[in-house]
Amino acid sequence: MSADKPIVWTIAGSDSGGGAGIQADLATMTDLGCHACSVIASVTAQNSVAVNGVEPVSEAILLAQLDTLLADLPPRAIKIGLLANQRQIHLVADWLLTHIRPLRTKEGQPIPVILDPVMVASCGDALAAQVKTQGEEGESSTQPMQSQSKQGLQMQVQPKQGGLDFTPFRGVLSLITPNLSEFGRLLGEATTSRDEILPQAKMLSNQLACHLLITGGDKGALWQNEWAEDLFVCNEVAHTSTIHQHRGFRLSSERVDNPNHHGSGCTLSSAIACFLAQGLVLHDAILMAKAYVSQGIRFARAVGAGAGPLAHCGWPAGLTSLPLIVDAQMPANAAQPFNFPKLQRPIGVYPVVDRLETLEQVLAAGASTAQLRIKLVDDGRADIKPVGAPDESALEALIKEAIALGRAYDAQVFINDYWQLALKHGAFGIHLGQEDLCSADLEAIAKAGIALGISSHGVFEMALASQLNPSYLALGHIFPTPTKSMPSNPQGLKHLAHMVALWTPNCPRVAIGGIDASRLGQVKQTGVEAVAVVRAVTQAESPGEAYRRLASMWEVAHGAR
Ligand SMILES: Cc1ncc(COP(=O)(O)OP(=O)(O)O)c(N)n1
Ligand SMILES: Cc1nc(C(=O)O)sc1CCOP(=O)(O)O
Ligand SMILES: [Mg+2]
Repeated sequence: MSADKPIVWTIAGSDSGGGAGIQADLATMTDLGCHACSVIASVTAQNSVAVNGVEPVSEAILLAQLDTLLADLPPRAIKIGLLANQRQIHLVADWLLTHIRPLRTKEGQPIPVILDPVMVASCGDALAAQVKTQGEEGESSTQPMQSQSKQGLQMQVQPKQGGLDFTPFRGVLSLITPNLSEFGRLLGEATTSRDEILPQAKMLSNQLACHLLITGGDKGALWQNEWAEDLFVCNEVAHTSTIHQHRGFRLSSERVDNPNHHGSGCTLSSAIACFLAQGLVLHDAILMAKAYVSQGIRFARAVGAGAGPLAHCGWPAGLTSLPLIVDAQMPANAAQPFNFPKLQRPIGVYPVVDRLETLEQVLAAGASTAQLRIKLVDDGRADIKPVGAPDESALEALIKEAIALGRAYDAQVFINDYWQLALKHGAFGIHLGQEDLCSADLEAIAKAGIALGISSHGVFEMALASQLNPSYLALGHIFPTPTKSMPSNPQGLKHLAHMVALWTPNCPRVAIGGIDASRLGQVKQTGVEAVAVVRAVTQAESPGEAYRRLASMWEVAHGAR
């Protein structure tokens, strides 16, 4: 196996029409740089307009596929799609609980398992047994089903009354991705209003002990119009900022107007599995997978008489917008349209320092932009060495002085964290982390005409931060760094390049974390507009000299082609 091609499994049904199911999963996984393995649970006789038969494979061959793959091609992530009946659900769930739940990735994490609870094809025909359509007794899964047209099909399944029950998967699932109508079926009741979905979603997420993404792509409710709204409920997501680990979000995206979207649910869930396999955190994997599906629908073409399959165009790039992300407790239009000042000069190399003396040295060496980042820990170097409570007046004096230095050198000096003091003394700019955003008075900062820089760790936080129209977006941490203890994993150059290519905000992006002279060139090649450095300047014998050297290296390094 090639080290950079993680193995991803799909356990699903074959779509003879080539648009959904196993075929969509394999195309997605290969397209996203994974090695795709398939466990075929059923064979469907399907084209773009109808499902004319579904036949589950035997228990023996279902288990043999799983055992055989595990012996040689262990998964880095698993996607589960169509399981044809309750018996298959029990078999696969038991097998995963026994064989996959004990496994860990090399980073010590459980193997992500994504369940897309498919029951009905996009043409409206039932795929799974026991999923009843109007006027149908809903049975023998081994018999070819009667073809049904889309019109007039009304699902009546109630899990506790003969519908599919996915609770056997409890304990092995990471994420379940029903669309709105599947969500209703899982609950055994029709989804009612937009507001009632959040408590219902939390309930299902608790029942199955996994994160939940309800997709709104199927226009299954009144509030799903030209914007498709997904609901993401999570609990304890590893390696993301603590503030986002236990939350619900609504993700709204402009609907791509193309009737050719066959297999979009399969593609979304397999893309999430691939992005997780490539080391993205769940929030980022979901956002990237949504971008992949939007791109796929945008370029999809009809093949037969019905809806055509999604196009597979590689890692998403060149998007014109990112989904609007809103806390699920807030009204849909809660994101505040602030307008922080644009920077007057390019950032280039951005020294982040903890002493006034160093600040003055880098400004004197020509830095256009610098940051005073005081952390009240006694590391023996900082200007303030607190014993017990922070010394408020010393802190205020330092911040005042830093602002004055910025003015004296006509530089863009940002104050980290202490936004009240920065506001009080008229700083050029303030830098805030994702956690700080909840407590800071952004309206007052914007009104005062103070520039704002915001930290982000991954695509999800980048999208969230960009909604505030900041003056710059920091993308961290790119490489391991001892300077700060981080909940997130390093992004690495590859993910940085993907993030930069995904979409261009209307402010500069600054890469931070573990960057020094030896890495400057590679970072610039990703296309990011600027770099921030702490140790590369603060630990140099001459911070001014170190800044000058980095700045001239940055100047001559090649950017993205
Ligand atoms: C340019 C830049 N990027 C990121 C940070 C980190 O800010 P934050 O997340 O608030 O963490 P602390 O710096 O407060 O530890 C930054 N300061 N500057
Ligand atoms: C302060 C800070 N913020 C980060 C982020 O990712 O938000 S990484 C970081 C430390 C960067 O230090 P160095 O250049 O010494 O590696
Ligand atoms: Mg901070």
